[in-house]
Amino acid sequence: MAREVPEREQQPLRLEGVGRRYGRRGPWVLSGVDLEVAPGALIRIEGANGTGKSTLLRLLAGLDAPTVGRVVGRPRTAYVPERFPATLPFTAADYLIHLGAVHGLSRAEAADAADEWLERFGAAEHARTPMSELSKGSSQKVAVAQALLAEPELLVLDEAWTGLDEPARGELERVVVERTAAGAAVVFVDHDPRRLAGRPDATYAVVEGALASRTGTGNPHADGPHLVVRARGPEGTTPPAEATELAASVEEVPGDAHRISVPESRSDALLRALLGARPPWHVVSVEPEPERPLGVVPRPRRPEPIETESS
Ligand SMILES: Nc1ncnc2c1ncn2[C@@H]1O[C@H](COP(=O)(O)OP(=O)(O)OP(=O)(O)O)[C@@H](O)[C@H]1O
Repeated sequence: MAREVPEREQQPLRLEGVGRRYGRRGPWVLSGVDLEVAPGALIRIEGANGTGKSTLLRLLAGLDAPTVGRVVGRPRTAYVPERFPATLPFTAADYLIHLGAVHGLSRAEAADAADEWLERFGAAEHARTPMSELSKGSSQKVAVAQALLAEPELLVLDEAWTGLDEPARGELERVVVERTAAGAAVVFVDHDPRRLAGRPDATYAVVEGALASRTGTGNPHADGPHLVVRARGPEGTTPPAEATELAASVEEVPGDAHRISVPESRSDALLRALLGARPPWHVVSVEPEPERPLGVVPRPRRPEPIETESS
């Protein structure tokens, strides 16, 4: 299925000095963002809730325009949002055929591609189901299929795995690997640090409106900026297993709290594990780890409020 992206078509997409704010007086969600997305690159975007990841992805997908700065080069682009509008007056197959035609496929080619992608994602039996009657997961499979129909040169996935069942999640990871091997670029956001672990060519975090380059070692225990959490539990106990699994290192400081180093991307989950332990751990402080300098250093974060679920 993976079509090679011909050499002559390959264009990097570049964001140059891009800033975005909503409304004339709204706060800057992104500012001074420079990013190049080269053909064949797999790029992961991380960041806490509400930092601007979706805003960045919509700019990359061409669905939104920067307030300042510019976007240069526009490969054939497809986008999968986390929430797909499922109220369209079409069956799944008709919707995909219609979109295939928009992307320049003949009706027969679009019908074949629709069948193939629905089949690959385990949704073939829903081809004749009206979109409005699809479950969230099946609707998400159609969202993924619509993005893959025309074999995009740039695929932008904003938590596209959300709602997919396990086989479809695995299939989407395989498709990403196939597309990048064929020369297409893929940029994705996903809250699960294991998603495509070890595969991204680059990982960036949106921190205070800027894009911080992370080292992208592929090792989820080594990736990105780290925070130091100092936490104290009942005398003689070690931190709960859920917390130590998320940590890069755990050190007992005699007469003091435990010192836990954790990648920032997993710090909320770690704090939840500590505060949710029975009995709960007392979080003394949360600070950037000084020996891991960053392009952008996040401000020290207070342990509360804690997000209770990812968006
Ligand atoms: N269309 C919009 N109008 C006004 N404000 C918006 C709009 N879209 C996003 N924002 C604001 O921009 C900020 C960044 O939102 P965005 O959805 O890009 O963050 P995110 O990192 O993707 O968040 P999450 O991890 O929760 O999905 C938030 O404060 C959000 O309220």
